[in-house]
Amino acid sequence: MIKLENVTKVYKTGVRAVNNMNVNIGPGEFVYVIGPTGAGKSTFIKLLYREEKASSGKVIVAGEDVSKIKNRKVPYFRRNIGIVFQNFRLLPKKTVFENIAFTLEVTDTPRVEIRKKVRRTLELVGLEDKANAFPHELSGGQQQRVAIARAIVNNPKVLIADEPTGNLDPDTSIEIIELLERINEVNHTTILVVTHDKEIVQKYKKRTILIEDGCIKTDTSTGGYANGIH
Ligand SMILES: Nc1ncnc2c1ncn2[C@@H]1O[C@H](COP(=O)(O)OP(=O)(O)OP(=O)(O)O)[C@@H](O)[C@H]1O
Repeated sequence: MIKLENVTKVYKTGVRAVNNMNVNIGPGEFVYVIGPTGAGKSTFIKLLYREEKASSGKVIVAGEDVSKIKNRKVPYFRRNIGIVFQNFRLLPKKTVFENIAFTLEVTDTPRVEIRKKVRRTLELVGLEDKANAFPHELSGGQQQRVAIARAIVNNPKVLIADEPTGNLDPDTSIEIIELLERINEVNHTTILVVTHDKEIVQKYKKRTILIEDGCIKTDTSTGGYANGIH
C-alpha cells in the first residue's frame, strides 16, 4: 500500500530531511512512526500525500507513483488518503455533521448517500448524538473524533495521523488510539500514526518505525520501546 524506494528529500535550504529511505507497508497494517524532533517524520508523511515532492527515489501510495501525479490530479489522488492532525483543524462555523459531510459535498455525492455515510461514521466514532453541535461545544477528544470521522467518511485506503494525541490528556489519548485501532479492524484501513507518546507505543505493541536523521533506524513488529529502542 505504501512503498518508498531510496527516497531522499532535500529542502531548498539544503536540509536533508529524508535520507535514502526504504520502507514497505502492506494493506491493512497499523504502524507507529516515532523519532526525535526534527528527525524527518512529518516530511516522510508529507511525501506520502504529495504535500512535498521527493528529491529522488520513488514513493508509491495506493498503487500510484506519487511524484508522477500531475498537480491538477493531486486532489483526486488525495481521496485515497485521510489525514488527521494534532490541532483537529475543524471548520468552526460548521456543525459536526457539516464538517464531516464537507468532503463528500465537494465530490458531488448525492444527499441521501451523504446522510447515510455521515451517520454511519458518527456511529463508528461514538458521536451519533453530537451531529448538530459546533466544534467549540465539544471537548478536545470529541473534536479529534470528528476530525477522524471526516478523514474516514470516504473510506480511504490509508489513514495518516500526525501526532493525533498531542493536545490530549493521557486517558483521552488512549481512547483516540483505541478508536484508530477499531477503524483499522472494521474498515481494514492502512493506518500510520506519528507519535511522541512512548507509553502508547509500548502499550499497543504494533509495528513501529523509528526515524532518526532522515533514516529508518529500526523497524519492528512488536512495539518499538518494548524492544529496547530509546
Ligand atoms: N519546509 C521546510 N523547509 C526547510 N526545512 C524544513 C522544512 N520542513 C522541515 N524542515 C527541516 O527538515 C528536518 C525534518 O523536519 P520534520 O518536520 O520532518 O521533522 P519531525 O520529525 O516531524 O519533527 P517534529 O517531531 O518536531 O515534528 C528538520 O531539520 C526541519 O527543520
